Amino acid sequence: FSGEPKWDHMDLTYRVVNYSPDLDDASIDDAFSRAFGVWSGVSPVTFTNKQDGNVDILIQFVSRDHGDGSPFDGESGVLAHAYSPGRSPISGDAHFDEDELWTQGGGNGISLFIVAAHEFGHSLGLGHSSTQGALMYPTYAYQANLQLNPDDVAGIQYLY
Ligand SMILES: COc1ccc(S(=O)(=O)[C@H](CC(=O)O)C(F)F)cc1
Ligand SMILES: [Zn+2]
Repeated sequence: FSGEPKWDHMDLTYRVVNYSPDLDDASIDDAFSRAFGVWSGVSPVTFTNKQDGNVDILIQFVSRDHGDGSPFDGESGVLAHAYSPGRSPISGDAHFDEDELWTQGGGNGISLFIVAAHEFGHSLGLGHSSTQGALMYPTYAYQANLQLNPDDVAGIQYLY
């Protein structure tokens, strides 16, 4: 992202606006919490779930046109998207395509944890990596035990 937008505070807050019927709410909360943990584990950034008031990162499951000028495309294709840091209301927000089958990994469907970890990289200001196998590489690939690539770590530590 041009201009390397980053947050001007490290204690970030988030809220899950709605839940997918594909998984139970607790599993969804857990997937997001672990996805945030991927980044907080290698940077000074913290993430706190906040049920009311303004938050930095709003998380939604939406399909097709959902009011941000970037409609989703049905099953497969674009799986999710997230907005880089900034002062606008949509900055940092992450949208997940409800037309995907969100799973806890393995089998068919898309791992919510892996996609969320990638999207939250964007929410923090990371762009895409050219390193195959990096979490921030532009294409989805399931891995049973998510390992950040040195390029991912270099990227987040460069920003924060
Ligand atoms: C590893 O995590 C992801 C990889 C690819 C995607 S994506 O195929 O939905 C990608 C969106 C993105 O890079 O966030 C595409 F441009 F649509 C989402 C998460
Ligand atoms: Zn991406």
